Amino acid sequence: MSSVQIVWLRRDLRLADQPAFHAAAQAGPVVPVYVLDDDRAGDHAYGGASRVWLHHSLDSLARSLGAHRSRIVLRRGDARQVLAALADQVGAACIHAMRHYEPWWKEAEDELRDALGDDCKLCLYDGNYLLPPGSVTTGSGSPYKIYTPFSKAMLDVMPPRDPLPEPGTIHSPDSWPDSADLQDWKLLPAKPDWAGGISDFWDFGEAAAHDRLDWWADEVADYDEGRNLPSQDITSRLSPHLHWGEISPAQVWHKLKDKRSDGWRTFAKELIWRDYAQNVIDQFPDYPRESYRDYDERKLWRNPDAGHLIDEDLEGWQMGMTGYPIVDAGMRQLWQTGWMHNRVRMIAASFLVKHLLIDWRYGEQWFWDCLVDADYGNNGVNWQWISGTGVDSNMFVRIMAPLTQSEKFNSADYIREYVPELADLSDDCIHDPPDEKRGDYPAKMIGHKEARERALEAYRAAK
Ligand SMILES: Cc1cc2nc3c(=O)[nH]c(=O)nc-3n(C[C@H](O)[C@H](O)[C@H](O)COP(=O)(O)OP(=O)(O)OC[C@H]3O[C@@H](n4cnc5c(N)ncnc54)[C@H](O)[C@@H]3O)c2cc1C
Repeated sequence: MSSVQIVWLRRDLRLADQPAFHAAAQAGPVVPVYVLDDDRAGDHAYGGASRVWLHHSLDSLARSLGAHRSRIVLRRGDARQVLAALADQVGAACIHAMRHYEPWWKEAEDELRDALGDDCKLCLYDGNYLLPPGSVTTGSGSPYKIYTPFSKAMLDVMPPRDPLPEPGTIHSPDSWPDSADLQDWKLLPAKPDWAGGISDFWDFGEAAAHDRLDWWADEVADYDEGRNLPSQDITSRLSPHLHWGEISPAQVWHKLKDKRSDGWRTFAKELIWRDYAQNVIDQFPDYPRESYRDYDERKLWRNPDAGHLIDEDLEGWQMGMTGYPIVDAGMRQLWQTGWMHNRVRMIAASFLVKHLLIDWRYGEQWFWDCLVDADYGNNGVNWQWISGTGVDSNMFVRIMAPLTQSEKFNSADYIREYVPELADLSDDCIHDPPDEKRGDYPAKMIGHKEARERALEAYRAAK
């Protein structure tokens, strides 16, 4: 019998188009393992919503493996130590894993390679992105820093390779190593159980991801116009499935590529944004933690460190109590469902950094904790884009007007859904309710004109 193969799973929780699984299944009996390594990522250890998704996704993958008479071994601790010890225990010839670009995973891969003895090697595979980050380069061979030329270069070499099928047979080892019990990891909240909204809003796992993609194939034609309308369900909502690797971008691309619509063409560019973000963190590993541009940030942000009392403003934003209905609807959608519509993410993020002049990193951390699709690359790149501090970003002086945006993108029904205090207001006044119609809903934290002037003044001082 050929020797045991370990598949080290991370954000690649699928069986089809999973090159690490594919290679392992062809080489010998397979031990799939997931290691919960909370310390390694530091301030980017999985947040609350991510842990809920992870629980359900692991549970779903375990059931799929069960149908192949296989299992998933769960272990907790330092990934390098756990995997090296497991390789020793089962006599593995190879640990197969998909490549990941978060700096702590790149470091873990290097450490693991060094820790493995001569009898076991680490084999890394690409496939969580359309193309391996860093592989599309400028004429001079450097990685791209700016999205638009990156996107053009990507489109020139698309489509991605054909997706791989699910392994037909997955042989088991003679005996299974011990596994932790998923329930004992307590990834789901208990007291209080705040995750009900997430479970109601989502179906988890590989099969659910493909169901959503099947649905999306009939809707994508409307994406070009519909993607900015929060009241309507005209975006794919594939982001957590892609983030957790329940579906690959190549599978998505090949399913949709023959749709000859503006909707598909625009959607393809959004998938490329996802690749772009990985290219950015591959070049600048601390990008989600450090501003790229050289502002005097002490003069830009109203930080607690700089002696300002911003806690109440930050909490009001987090809880959806800013007095701006579109911002509050978004922040409450995030809290309830673990997801927020992209247009509203932009408006809510801009409100934090420009209207409240709060450092983007507070927003990045809140989203990190609350999003089911919280992604080191996508979250950091988008926050820096909005805050005007990034390598490729919106200029700081472009300040989004939340009330105008709300009206322009017909957000009335979205506000009614997530801000029930305002549900009875007419389309005319729901975007900016007059004082006498607000009832228990709070007054605006700060007027738009005043906020705009304050932000421009801070920018002039900081640049
Ligand atoms: C402040 C801020 C923070 C964000 N944080 C995250 C995050 O942590 N994780 C995340 O996946 N996305 C993030 N986004 C990007 C975007 O909002 C979400 O990807 C999108 O809303 C997910 O919904 P969807 O699947 O319906 O997207 P669709 O509009 O259907 O797009 C399809 C896919 O393309 C990718 N995509 C779309 N827009 C972007 C984008 N701007 N940047 C990178 N990839 C994109 C996603 O994988 C998405 O699933 C953030 C945006 C902002 C403004």
